[in-house]
Amino acid sequence: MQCLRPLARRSCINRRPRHLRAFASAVDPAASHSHQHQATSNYVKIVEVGPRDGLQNEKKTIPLTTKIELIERLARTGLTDIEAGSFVAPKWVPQMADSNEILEYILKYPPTSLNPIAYSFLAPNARGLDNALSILRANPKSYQAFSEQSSPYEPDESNISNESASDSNTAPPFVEMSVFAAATESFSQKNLNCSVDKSLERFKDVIVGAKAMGLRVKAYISVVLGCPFEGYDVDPRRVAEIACDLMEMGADEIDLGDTTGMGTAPRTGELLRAMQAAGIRNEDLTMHFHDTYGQALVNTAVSLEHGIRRFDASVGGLGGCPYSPGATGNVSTEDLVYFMESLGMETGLDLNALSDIGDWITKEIGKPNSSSVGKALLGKRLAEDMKHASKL
Ligand SMILES: CC(C)(COP(=O)([O-])OP(=O)([O-])OC[C@H]1O[C@@H](n2cnc3c(N)ncnc32)[C@H](O)[C@@H]1OP(=O)([O-])[O-])[C@@H](O)C(=O)NCCC(=O)NCCSC(=O)C[C@@](C)(O)CC(=O)[O-]
Repeated sequence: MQCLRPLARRSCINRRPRHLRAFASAVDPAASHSHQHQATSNYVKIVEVGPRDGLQNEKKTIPLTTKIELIERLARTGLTDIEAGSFVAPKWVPQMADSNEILEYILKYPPTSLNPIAYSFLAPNARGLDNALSILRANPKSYQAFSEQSSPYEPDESNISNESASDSNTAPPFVEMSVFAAATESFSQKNLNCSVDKSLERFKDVIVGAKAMGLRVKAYISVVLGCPFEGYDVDPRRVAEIACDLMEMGADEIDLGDTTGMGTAPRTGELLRAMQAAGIRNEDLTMHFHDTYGQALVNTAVSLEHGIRRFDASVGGLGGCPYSPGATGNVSTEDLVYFMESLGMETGLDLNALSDIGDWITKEIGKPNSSSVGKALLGKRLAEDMKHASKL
């Protein structure tokens, strides 16, 4: 099936193509952790989903102040996209019940950042969108509407700040809404209490309503590479069909969720080819890998080779999904940044700062730090400090 694009949708056709010329030019990741680097066309956008996907599954209530501190710390690492909360039913996901306060806080006290940041929030239905919009309406000048000129969304090196850390961004934040469909009926029933078709009907209202307010909309599709209830055989053509439906409703981006981490390299390739065959462009795609089976970076490499330049990750490898038993967190932001930099790709992110944040937040919520790179860098720094101290 071909994806019929609404005429009104902005087109990326005129934008400069991004080519993966990176695998050739390996760099020392440790040398490029600072924000002060030269921009190149090897830019990869990393979207931090820790404050939402990373925390939503925690059983113990995490104080609002901790969630806000996490967002504020992340905002200072060079990120341009942070998923900050979720306007879902609190009885379904209690941990996200304070998302209204998080959005209010971000609007009233925009976190200090080097770049303009887009903060995204999930909304499963019109009720969730209305809750978010009522906060935006009460704070009309405190966020930016989406426009091609002013947005930080496209993977583009011009979004990487070359400023020094003291020159912080003063523009108001962008706000973005996300809907989340499923690739299988069983997961849709568990996650949204309705069929895939019914969920798409509801998302249409969310997408149209959000866009009427000038908000950009991302559309997740979960369990694209394996469902906890239906197994490995998720039909990539069905995923592509749902993606086309969502884009035709006006979604600006499709985020393919390997919710269970069951994805493998060959099936990731097959999925991306199915998306391509359906007319979905790489520029419209984000990959969202959970690392339950340790395949997230392998699948990331396959996606990079296919031409994808936008990836989700969570600091410290936080996360899981309440409706995907056994699923562990997203690929950690630290591991993803290190991996990208080892391939010569630019992320614009401060890996040392991210490693500190991963260490801090996992301690705060009493979870082990799941980032191999984060732990390695912290260990290396500790060893260097001890060596230095012994010389004094
Ligand atoms: C969709 C519903 C609401 C349907 O849930 P439902 O129970 O069928 O809905 P309902 O319309 O019958 O409402 C039930 C109650 O919830 C209230 N309600 C209804 N909607 C809202 C709302 N938006 N905000 C606040 N309250 C709401 C509503 O008012 C009512 O309250 P009551 O009268 O019982 O007191 C529910 O199933 C839900 O909230 N599901 C969300 C589940 C979720 O958040 N899952 C995790 C996010 S998805 C994910 O993590 C995957 C992803 C994105 O990361 C990608 C990947 O890894 O694959």
